[in-house]
Amino acid sequence: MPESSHTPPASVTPGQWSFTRWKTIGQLEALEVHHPVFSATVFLQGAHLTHFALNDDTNWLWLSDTARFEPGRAIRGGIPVCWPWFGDPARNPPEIRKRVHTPSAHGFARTALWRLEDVRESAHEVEISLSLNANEDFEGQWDGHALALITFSFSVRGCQIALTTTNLSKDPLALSQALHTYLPTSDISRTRLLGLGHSQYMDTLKDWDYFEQEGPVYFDGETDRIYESAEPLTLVTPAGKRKLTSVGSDSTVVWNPGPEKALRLSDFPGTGWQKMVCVETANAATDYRVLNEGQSHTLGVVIGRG
Ligand SMILES: O=P(O)(O)OC[C@H]1O[C@H](O)[C@H](O)[C@@H](O)[C@@H]1O
Repeated sequence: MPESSHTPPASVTPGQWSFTRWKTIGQLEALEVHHPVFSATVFLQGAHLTHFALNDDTNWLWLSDTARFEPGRAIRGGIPVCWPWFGDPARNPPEIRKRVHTPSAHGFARTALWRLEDVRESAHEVEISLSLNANEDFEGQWDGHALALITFSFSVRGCQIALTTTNLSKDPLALSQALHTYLPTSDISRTRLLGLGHSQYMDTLKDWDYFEQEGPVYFDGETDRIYESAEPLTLVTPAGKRKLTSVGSDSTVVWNPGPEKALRLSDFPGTGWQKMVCVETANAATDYRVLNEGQSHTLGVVIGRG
């Protein structure tokens, strides 16, 4: 594992923070933000956001009741960062597959310790940046050298996440990735996702064949699809609407495990599938990206009120 610091750099000593503080949750270090208008929790492991809420509201993100906060274990819920590959390595294009030396899904970023780069606070906004230097420390899992920098911006408008990857090696770097957002609902059968009408999708549960979406996406059991779309999306649940707007992405993964897969998932309650859906801002399937030496790409999402 790479060396990563639990202590903030001098420029961001805790004394300078008004709204942000360190907290140990389970066995992991996190930054908790308690701003007069909003609150948020970001773990150093995985640069994992598990909580964002305006102060008159509940968590905008779904977090499993049985989530475990342990080194090397992905947290179930919130927004796992899938990087530098998305999903099963075997389902990635050859340029990505040839770099990966593990069957593990979704890359190593979600279980790696990120480094805190900056905390910026103002009366209206809190910004937290973390980085992961994916160098030879990860060579057992992956060949490459890249820097990931993620910035969370929290405000009354919602939360904005920008994940920038820079290729630090001489060779072209192919990567797939996702901001794997878990969103809550009180009832998945009364939940729909708008904005994907007329787009093509690959249904991973139907031999990865292509289909065309007609109208909203409804959920009536296991759903696992990669949509070829970059349109803004609105999730409508019995409690209200949430809007997701992406940048640097031409693919969206929509996932709900349904009742059977729910029982096989780690840290996932048996009935949890009725209360969540993942809408993942991605560079997945044919939307993978190739970066030349020194080149950067930013994948981002803004999550706001509908
Ligand atoms: O259990 P995990 O490795 O966190 O993966 C959870 C899910 O992530 C994605 O959404 C994939 O499309 C699913 O096939 C997978 O089951």
